[in-house]
Amino acid sequence: MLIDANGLGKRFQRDWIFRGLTRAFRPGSATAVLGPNGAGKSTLLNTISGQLLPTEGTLSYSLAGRPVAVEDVPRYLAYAAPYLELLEELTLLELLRFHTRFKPLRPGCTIESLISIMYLEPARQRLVREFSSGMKQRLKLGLALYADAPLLLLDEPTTNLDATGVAWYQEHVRATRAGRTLLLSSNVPAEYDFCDEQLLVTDFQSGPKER
Ligand SMILES: Nc1ncnc2c1ncn2[C@@H]1O[C@H](COP(=O)(O)OP(=O)(O)OP(=O)(O)O)[C@@H](O)[C@H]1O
Repeated sequence: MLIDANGLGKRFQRDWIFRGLTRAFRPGSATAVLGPNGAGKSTLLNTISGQLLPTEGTLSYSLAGRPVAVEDVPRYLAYAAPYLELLEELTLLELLRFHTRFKPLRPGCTIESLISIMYLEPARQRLVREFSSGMKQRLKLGLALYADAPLLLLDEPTTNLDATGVAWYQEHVRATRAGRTLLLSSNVPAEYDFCDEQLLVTDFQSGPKER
């Protein structure tokens, strides 16, 4: 998906979080959205996903040359973030069956192969509520990485992952990024070292912000 941001700005109450952002995010590109805590990385991802309205400027989306309306962006979006909750009252198998009804997996990937990719075979019939935080994070990432979605947004993707989990993420994000538009918010170089572009949110902030 091609995303064109033009003069994009977001303000909460009196505080501008970012302003004057003009940039194209192209299919096949991976952009690391960087900045210190509270800089506005998640706010930018939420704005680009269409979940937050920009205060000023425009965002336009297109897929294979055809415009996509902002209200249709969720159909093409896979998003993993610490603040996006899983349906914890379901078992893993129930959750995957439910989720993939409206967010299908990539061609060639099945629920069974995804369970195996996520190393969650022993947890197939367990309630997601009982998963460890690292298991939940592998599940969130697996659902996003292996979704059949041309726009992939990852917010702090290695949250709660141990060293093995980080290596797992690095392998699978590389295996699934081809052709997609990927934006990734991070403070951790191991999360974004494969990205070909960087966007420093603080480059789009003018005066001091009140917090
Ligand atoms: N819904 C909201 N209403 C008001 N202010 C908000 C809202 N959401 C975020 N903010 C403020 O916007 C600023 C940017 O927050 P954001 O979560 O985007 O930063 P971040 O760079 O992702 O931070 P972190 O690295 O800590 O996750 C913060 O000052 C935050 O308090």
